Amino acid sequence: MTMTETSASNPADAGGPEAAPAYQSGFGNGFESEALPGALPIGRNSPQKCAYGLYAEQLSGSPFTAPRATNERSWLYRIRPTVANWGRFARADAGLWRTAPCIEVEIPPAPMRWDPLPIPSESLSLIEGIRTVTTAGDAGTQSGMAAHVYLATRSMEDEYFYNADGEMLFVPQQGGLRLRTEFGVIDIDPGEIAVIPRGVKFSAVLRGGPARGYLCENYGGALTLPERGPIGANCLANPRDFLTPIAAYEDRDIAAKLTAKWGGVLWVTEIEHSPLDVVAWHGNYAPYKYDLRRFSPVGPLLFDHADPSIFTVLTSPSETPGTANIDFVIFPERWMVAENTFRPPWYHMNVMSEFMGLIQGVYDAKTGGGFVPGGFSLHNTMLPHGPDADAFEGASNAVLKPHKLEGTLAFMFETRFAQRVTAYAAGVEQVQRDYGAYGARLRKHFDPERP
Ligand SMILES: O=C(O)Cc1cc(O)ccc1O
Ligand SMILES: [Fe+2]
Repeated sequence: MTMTETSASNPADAGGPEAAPAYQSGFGNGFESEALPGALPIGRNSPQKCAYGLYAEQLSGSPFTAPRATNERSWLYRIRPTVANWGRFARADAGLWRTAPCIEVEIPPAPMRWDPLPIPSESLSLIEGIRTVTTAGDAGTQSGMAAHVYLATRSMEDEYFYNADGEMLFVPQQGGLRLRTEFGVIDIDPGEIAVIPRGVKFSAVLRGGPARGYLCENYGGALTLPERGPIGANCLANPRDFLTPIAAYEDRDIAAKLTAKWGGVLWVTEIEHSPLDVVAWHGNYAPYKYDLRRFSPVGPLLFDHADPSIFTVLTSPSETPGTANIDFVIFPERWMVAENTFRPPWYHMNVMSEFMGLIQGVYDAKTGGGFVPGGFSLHNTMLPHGPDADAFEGASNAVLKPHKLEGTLAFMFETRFAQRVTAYAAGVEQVQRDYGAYGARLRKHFDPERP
């Protein structure tokens, strides 16, 4: 492998692999960044000749004609246009990665839960280590999602990937990742998330040990910030806390592999250059990260338990207003103060389906054990669920002083579509076969003599 034309002003070269990357702040801004001075054309997108002999390339995340609020595109000034790095693709092994529609098994309607998938000793890159738990909707019609767990034991080396089927929301649970993207470098650790838009090429490096986490593959509308309504201009996830990388390029003539996920299939081709060769870029279609601990929760200050939509970090809208393709919701540390209230989630059945994971701590609806960090659960469309017997007894009898839920972080991928469990997830050893019966442990308390 040879490294040519390194430049002190190119952040890809600066400070070695462990130096923290630099970012630009904001959500969906018109960002701009150049790793070499003057690489970005001023006042135009496509000059007759670009500075430094670069090629101009537009990457569109929305149709050209999308309304301004949802129009997403970036201009990339790169050493070679993407099409120059385009060999003949051969079908690659998709491993345990599945794409909707995917109906592999029929499962009786019941809540499902899994223990954490152990990180295996075998060599797995982030892409090889993706295990699909559920799929929903139809990737071909750009609607729905898949919920995956990733298990990575090695860095990608001269291997690059992009996903034409959807954008990728990474939710690390163990181990840090460095995502080297066409737009620059993003580091994430547990407690943070990263979003790689559809079509953006990247490579993933482990930052200290094996990594495990959750991945939401969003086939639908790009994740965006939810409306705040009467909450006003502040709280929940604030735009300034979203961080987008600065331009960092690789000028490497190497024998490398580019894998593309397209139409539910993994395709691979040999390329002779790093595709992360973008020297400058501008636009509003770019990867970003967010620290979930910066989420400012808003909730009931006097009584009752509000709908979990108050904890929406990001939403992927569908064509139907208020009916999300996906809501990414978190259950962070927060004060519980409601008086005369059963404070954990209520018992419910929901038209939206709910995939949940736990990054750390205990989730207040499941205090009886069994939902542990790294584990996950599925409460599908119109399936009944709620607190386990332990959580019910505890919360029904607790002295309702202000109480802080500490050291906890759970999340939910909630979608309008029913989620189909893969054959892998249905059969894996970690599926909790008795979970569907947890409700049977809720005792009868009814006494007509005692109002
Ligand atoms: O089922 C769950 O645990 C998620 C959830 C939490 C909540 O506070 C209200 C509704 C809901 O679905
Ligand atoms: Fe729920």
